[in-house]
Amino acid sequence: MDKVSKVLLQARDGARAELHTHGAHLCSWIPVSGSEQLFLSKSSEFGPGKAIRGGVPIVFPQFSNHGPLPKHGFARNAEWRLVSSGVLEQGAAQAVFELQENIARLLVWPHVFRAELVVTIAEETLQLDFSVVNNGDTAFSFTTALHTYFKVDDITQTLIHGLGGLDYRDTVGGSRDCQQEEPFLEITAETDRIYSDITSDIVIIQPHQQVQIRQSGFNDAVVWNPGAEKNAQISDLEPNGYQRMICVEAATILHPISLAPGQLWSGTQMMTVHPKSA
Ligand SMILES: O=P(O)(O)OC[C@H]1O[C@H](O)[C@H](O)[C@@H](O)[C@@H]1O
Repeated sequence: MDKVSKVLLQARDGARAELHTHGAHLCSWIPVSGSEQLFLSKSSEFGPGKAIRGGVPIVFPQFSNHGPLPKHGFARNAEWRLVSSGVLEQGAAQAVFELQENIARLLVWPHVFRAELVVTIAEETLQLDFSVVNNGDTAFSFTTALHTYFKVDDITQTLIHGLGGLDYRDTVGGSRDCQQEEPFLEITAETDRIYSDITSDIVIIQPHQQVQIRQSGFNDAVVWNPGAEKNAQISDLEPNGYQRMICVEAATILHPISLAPGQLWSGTQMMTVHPKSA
């Protein structure tokens, strides 16, 4: 059986990443400047049917409970096929994974599709390209997210820039028509927001570095931090993990994507670390 479970990437310049074929799940990304950028819960479970807590879960074909499928769809719990992995001509490292329908998936989501995730790393940048093709003969629609867990040293010393002036849906309070007035978002309690119409970069600012996040193809962005109380209720999230993580997710939720037979959709989330020079 050709079953690979872990995929290690190393670019010519030394940037590194680690993925699992389970979920095509990126668990670790260490750019050339040398420090881990993704949060991975020490209490995470790794196994069939489980979603890994941290890294980059792929949410497809349903975001959260916005529909009849299990929460966040089936892609994060599925075994993906590794199509290729290695170093490209210019020195970047890249892995390509694919997921298609099978009998179990057709029973919950009766559509013929091919989803592809391309993970590329070089220097200080990670690029995630996610695409979906409708290979069937009827249209379907879906919602999706690259649910990236960024590692932070201390959430109280972290600011998020790039969301000022945007409308958002507040999942914690249940309110649909909110607007963020302040230019910088501070995480001081449980936060779970769906921002719409993302056109500028989102930047995670810490004293020692900034991470610039650029998305295209995805219309929305989710910012999630469970806070102390919710953290304690999530069994696979390590104690006080919320202090060391922030999810900034490239997503399309509020206006689902519809694909006619033969049609393709693609979206990208690209992250670049800017270490603070001394
Ligand atoms: O616990 P999970 O199923 O992995 O979901 C984790 C989180 O994902 C997203 O960020 C949603 O906006 C949150 O409402 C949800 O709690």
